Amino acid sequence: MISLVTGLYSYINQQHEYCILTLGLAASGKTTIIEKIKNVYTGKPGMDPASIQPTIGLNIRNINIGKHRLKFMDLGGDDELHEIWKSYYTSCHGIMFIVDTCKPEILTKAMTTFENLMKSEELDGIPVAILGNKYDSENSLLPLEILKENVNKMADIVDNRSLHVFPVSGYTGDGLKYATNWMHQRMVERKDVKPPTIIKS
Ligand SMILES: Nc1nc2c(ncn2[C@@H]2O[C@H](COP(=O)(O)OP(=O)(O)OP(=O)(O)O)[C@@H](O)[C@H]2O)c(=O)[nH]1
Ligand SMILES: [Mg+2]
Repeated sequence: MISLVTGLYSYINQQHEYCILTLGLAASGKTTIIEKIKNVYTGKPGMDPASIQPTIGLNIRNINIGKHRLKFMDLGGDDELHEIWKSYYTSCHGIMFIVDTCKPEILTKAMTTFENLMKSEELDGIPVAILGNKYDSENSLLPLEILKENVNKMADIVDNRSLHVFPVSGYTGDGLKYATNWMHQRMVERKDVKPPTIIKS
């Protein structure tokens, strides 16, 4: 009887953890976005964007939504760090790929990086949210339609996965809840293919 109660207790308290890998070129705004997402969901202030340094290792931020935990893994976007990204492919349930809309001159590089990412077998079928960032800025020179056109050119590589392009701002938080909710829903829909990690408390 005691073991039944204990089992029920741990079942009720268990959480399902989904891991979102946050990738993109250096200075596209990954860390700023994750800090803002945390703020949007918890109400707690994130790091001041002015104090955020380029990421060298790995930042992890967890957000609880009901019985689910979204684990954001934020990696550095510097070219030399792209090799490290691969170590996290097998454990992730979704990808947020950030594009800097203030730098249209590096869109081709961003898209090539994205294309290479999509060719990785470990990421087959994984839902992808492409976040066009910095739409708050007057220097944002990459219209959403152009970003979408560039993504659509890769239809054959992207294949039959769930993919959506979102306009966002890591400063104001615009679009971030919408994008995160979309990702959450897609990962849960896919739980039979890629099950969440069960965390017992
Ligand atoms: N205007 C504007 N600037 C932003 C926004 N998000 C980030 N930035 C700025 O962009 C720069 C890079 O931001 P980070 O969050 O460090 O970028 P990152 O992608 O994590 O960079 P790495 O860790 O080097 O890969 C900083 O100066 C940020 O303040 C945004 O939404 N709007
Ligand atoms: Mg960073």
